[in-house]
Amino acid sequence: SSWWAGVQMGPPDPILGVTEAFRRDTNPKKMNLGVGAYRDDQGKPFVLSCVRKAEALIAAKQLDKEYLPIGGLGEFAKACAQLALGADNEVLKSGRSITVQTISGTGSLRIGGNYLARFHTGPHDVYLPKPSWGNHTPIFRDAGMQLKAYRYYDPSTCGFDFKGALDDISKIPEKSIIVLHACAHNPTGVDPKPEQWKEIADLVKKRNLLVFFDMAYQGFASGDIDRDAWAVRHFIETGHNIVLSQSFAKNMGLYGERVGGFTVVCSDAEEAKRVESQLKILIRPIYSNPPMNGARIASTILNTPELRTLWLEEVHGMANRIIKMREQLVAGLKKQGSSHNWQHVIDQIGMFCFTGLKPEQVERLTKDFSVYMTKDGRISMAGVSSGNVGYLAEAIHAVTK
Ligand SMILES: Cc1ncc(COP(=O)(O)O)c(CN[C@](O)(C(=O)O)[C@@H](O)C(=O)O)c1O
Repeated sequence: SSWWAGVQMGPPDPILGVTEAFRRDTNPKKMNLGVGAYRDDQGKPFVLSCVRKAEALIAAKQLDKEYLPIGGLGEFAKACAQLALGADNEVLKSGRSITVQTISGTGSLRIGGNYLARFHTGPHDVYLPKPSWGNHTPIFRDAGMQLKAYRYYDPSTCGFDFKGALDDISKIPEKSIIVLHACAHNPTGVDPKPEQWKEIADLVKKRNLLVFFDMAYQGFASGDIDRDAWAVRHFIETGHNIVLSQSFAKNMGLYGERVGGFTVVCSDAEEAKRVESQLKILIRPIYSNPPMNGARIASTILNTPELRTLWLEEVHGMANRIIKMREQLVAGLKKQGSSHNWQHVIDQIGMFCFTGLKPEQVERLTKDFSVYMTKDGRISMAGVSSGNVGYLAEAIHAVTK
């Protein structure tokens, strides 16, 4: 019999599978609100002009195609860490952190998971917020870690379950790992307020937990890169030696270029060197060294003053368009005569809106209106435009009245 007779047909990815179903739909009014990929107001993928300009600068240099170091493009890794921590951060000045270039955010989380599985001396339990990004679970599970959860989202308010989060975190065994979304929580769009972040940081310190920050949306949440990194910087300032994953998929629109970074904040520069040596040993037998194109683009943008300025304007513009769509959707629902309170659609932040729709309502949206979204009621606001927001309001009203 065949080698693979025993291989089962697996289910489509809960997020990327939505796009596959969307593509098969022939309804001209169809809307893809599944994958978190930004679209402009014409519903088209958006390549930032700072990216196009960086590509031209790079092409003109006629660079070679030699292997990058295992840890990636040095100038990228440096700029990546400076973006997250702030260039004047003592961690960077004292050289007590290491950043390696990774295959976007997913690759960073996976390298991080593999690193923890190999070197973390505490419990190999990774506590995720409830709910979290769907891919967090298989990433850490396949890296050999155990998955646990802490309360995060309150369905009754469509907001942050601050009390529940503190209660659960206060019970997490010492030295366990806690995953925190730095900004623009996926899938809920619900972020702690600064005062709440301070209390969480104190409690996590008291519990002596290892913090794994996932920052996939810096600049994309509020439109301000420093504001979106506030929690990461606060935890470091209050003595947490965190690990951090970053992605440039959304805030630079480099989705398919797969540009990311993994950072370990250590006790001192000597420890950072030892950690770096082990990260290289871990990476080498997986993909040896990362692809250069996307890292060159991101590094050129971050290190060329006028491109960095242009980038900040463009990422601010993307965040603003999303915020405007939130307001227009709620206005549309009111115009439809909806009696529900949709304030959470406006209060939530970043790429996603956690609508609070039930699975059967999601089902009807897809079947009757060709509106595609994930089963948990998450919609990617980037798929909403001034051209289709009215139709979306009509559809949501129809399934919720
Ligand atoms: C919290 C979080 N962390 C990491 C990533 C990794 O992203 P990448 O590997 O492309 O850098 C995503 C992307 N999540 C999605 O936007 C989403 O939830 O739709 C989508 O890109 C995905 O892959 O699922 C994310 O939402």
